[in-house]
Amino acid sequence: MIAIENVHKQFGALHVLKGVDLSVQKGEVLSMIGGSGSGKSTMLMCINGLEGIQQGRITVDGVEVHAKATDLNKLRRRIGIVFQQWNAFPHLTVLENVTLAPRKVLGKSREEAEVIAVEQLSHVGLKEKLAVFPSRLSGGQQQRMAIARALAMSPDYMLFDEVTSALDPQLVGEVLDTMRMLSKEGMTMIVVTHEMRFAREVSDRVAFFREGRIHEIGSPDQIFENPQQPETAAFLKSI
Ligand SMILES: Nc1ncnc2c1ncn2[C@@H]1O[C@H](COP(=O)(O)OP(=O)(O)OP(=O)(O)O)[C@@H](O)[C@H]1O
Repeated sequence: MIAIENVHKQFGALHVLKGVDLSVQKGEVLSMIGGSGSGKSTMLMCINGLEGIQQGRITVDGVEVHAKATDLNKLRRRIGIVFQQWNAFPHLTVLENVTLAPRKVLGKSREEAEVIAVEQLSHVGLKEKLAVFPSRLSGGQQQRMAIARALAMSPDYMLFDEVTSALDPQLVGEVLDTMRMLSKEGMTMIVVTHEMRFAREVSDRVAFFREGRIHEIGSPDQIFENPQQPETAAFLKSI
């Protein structure tokens, strides 16, 4: 379980997260939606310790992310993250790119890492692309490679930060389908997204961020069909 308690985050004078409380259970898919600058991406960065916090507490299966004694590298191995864009190493093949983390971080042999990488690349539908260089992949395929790379670490949690935002519209579907597949397999996922259809169809819960707080959280049915807060309704109308 990921537990977020009264988290505050500031960048200098800019108070970006103003007391966020949230817990995400094992196997749950939580989507974070909200306007630009409402703090969604920052929240993700705080969860895996890429950003510090000024107040509050985040724990992942009881391990406090920002405690001095916490081995962040060890914790991060359990939390895969996929960003809007991942710059793969251009001189390495798709297979080589995905073997890197298991080899360097998990200390697997080349052979072991390749077995893992082939498995995960097949999983995301890129079995035919193992020997190809990343520049030859479409944007959607590159994002699926980034997902395979994160999965190669056998994470317990996956965080997605607007992974389809940089894609041409016709490539969005294949990436969302891959995420949908992971959710069906029981992966615990936190997804920052502007894809309302995905949030609606795949999430167990949807959190609407506004001005650094979770303004409303509920089932997709509640948020999209029957929002309790006028600001939630206004946001959904505006997009
Ligand atoms: N490293 C940083 N240094 C300073 N300010 C930052 C930094 N990262 C984010 N911010 C600011 O924090 C605020 C929240 O940004 P964040 O990216 O979390 O919002 P968001 O809800 O994910 O927005 P979007 O949907 O546009 O990505 C913004 O005002 C942003 O400019």
